[in-house]
Amino acid sequence: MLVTGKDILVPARAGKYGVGAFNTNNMEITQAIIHTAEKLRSPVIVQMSEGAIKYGGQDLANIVKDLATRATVPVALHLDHGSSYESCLKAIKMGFTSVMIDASHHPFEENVAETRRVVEAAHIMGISVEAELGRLGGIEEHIVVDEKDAFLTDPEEAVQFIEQTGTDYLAIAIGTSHGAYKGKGRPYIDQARIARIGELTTIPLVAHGSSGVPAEITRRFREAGGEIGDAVGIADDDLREACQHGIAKVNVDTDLRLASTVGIREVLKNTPKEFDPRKIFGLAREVMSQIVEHKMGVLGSVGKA
Ligand SMILES: O=C(COP(=O)(O)O)N(O)CCCCO
Ligand code: NA
Ligand SMILES: [Zn+2]
Repeated sequence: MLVTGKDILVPARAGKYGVGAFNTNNMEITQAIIHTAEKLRSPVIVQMSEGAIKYGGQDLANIVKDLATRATVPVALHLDHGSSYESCLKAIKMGFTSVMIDASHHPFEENVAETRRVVEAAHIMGISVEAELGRLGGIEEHIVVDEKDAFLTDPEEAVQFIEQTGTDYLAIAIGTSHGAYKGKGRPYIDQARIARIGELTTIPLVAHGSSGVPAEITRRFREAGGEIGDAVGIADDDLREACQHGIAKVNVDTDLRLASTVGIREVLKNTPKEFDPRKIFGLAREVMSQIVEHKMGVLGSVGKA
C-alpha cells in the first residue's frame, strides 16, 4: 500500500531498524525494489531525485505509485534532494507521499526558513518531510562539497532545527558521502555523533550516502568491461550500529547503479548475439534484487511489514 514516509519511519526508529530508501530511474529498478520488499515482508521507500523526474517524469512516478498501491507491504514515494519549495510542491502534485527539502548548503537560519515553508505546505496535504542539517562530503547532485567544507551535524543545533522547522525526519552529516568513493579503506562513520543526536531527538534520522559498494559487485563490474577506481562504501556493521542509535532511513543509489550496469554488461559481453531487451534488462533486475535483499537484511527491516 502507498503510505507516507512518516508512516514507515516512525515505527522504524521506535523498533531500532533501518528502512532502505532506494533510488529508481525506470520500471526494472522499481520492480527490483518493491518485489523484493514484498518477498521479504519489508517496508520500503522508493525515491526519485530531480534528475530522475527530469528523466522519467509523471510516467515513472505513475509506475512507482501503481506498484506501491498494489504492493502488500507499505511503500512511500519520496522526492530525494528537493532543491526548492517549488520542486517539493510539484512532486506532491505528481503524487509523491514524502518530500525532502535539501537546504543544507544554506546558513542555519535560511535552512530553517526554507524547511518551514515546505513543512507547512506539505502537512496541509498530509505529506511528510525530510530536511537536512550539516553537509555531506562528495558530490550532491547540484552541490560539490569538498572535504574541508563538509560540516558534520552538530547535535545541539539538530535539536534547535527540529523544533524550529517541524520536519518529520532529519538527514544528518555523519561521515558518509554520495557516490562510489567514500574514503580510503573503511569510511569513517561518527557513531558517537549519531548516538548523541539520537539521544537528544525522537524523530527518525536519515543516513545519506549509504551504499556499501560490495567488492563482488565492483569485481564483476570490471570483469564485464567496466572501469572503476578503488571504490569503497559503508560497512554493513556501521549501518547496523547506526540503526541502533536512531538512523531509520538509509539512502542507497550507487549500489543499484553498479548492479544494473553489471547485469547489462555481463549479458552484452557473454552473449554478444543477444538483442532481446527482456534478456538485456532482466539480468540487471535480478542483480539489483539481490542487492536490495542484502541491504534489507543488514538494516533489520525484513519481516517488519
Ligand atoms: O544518499 C544518496 C545515495 O547515496 P549513495 O551514493 O551512497 O548510494 N542519495 O540521496 C541518492 C542520490 C545521490 C546520488 O547517488
Ligand atoms: Na545536502
Ligand atoms: Zn543523498
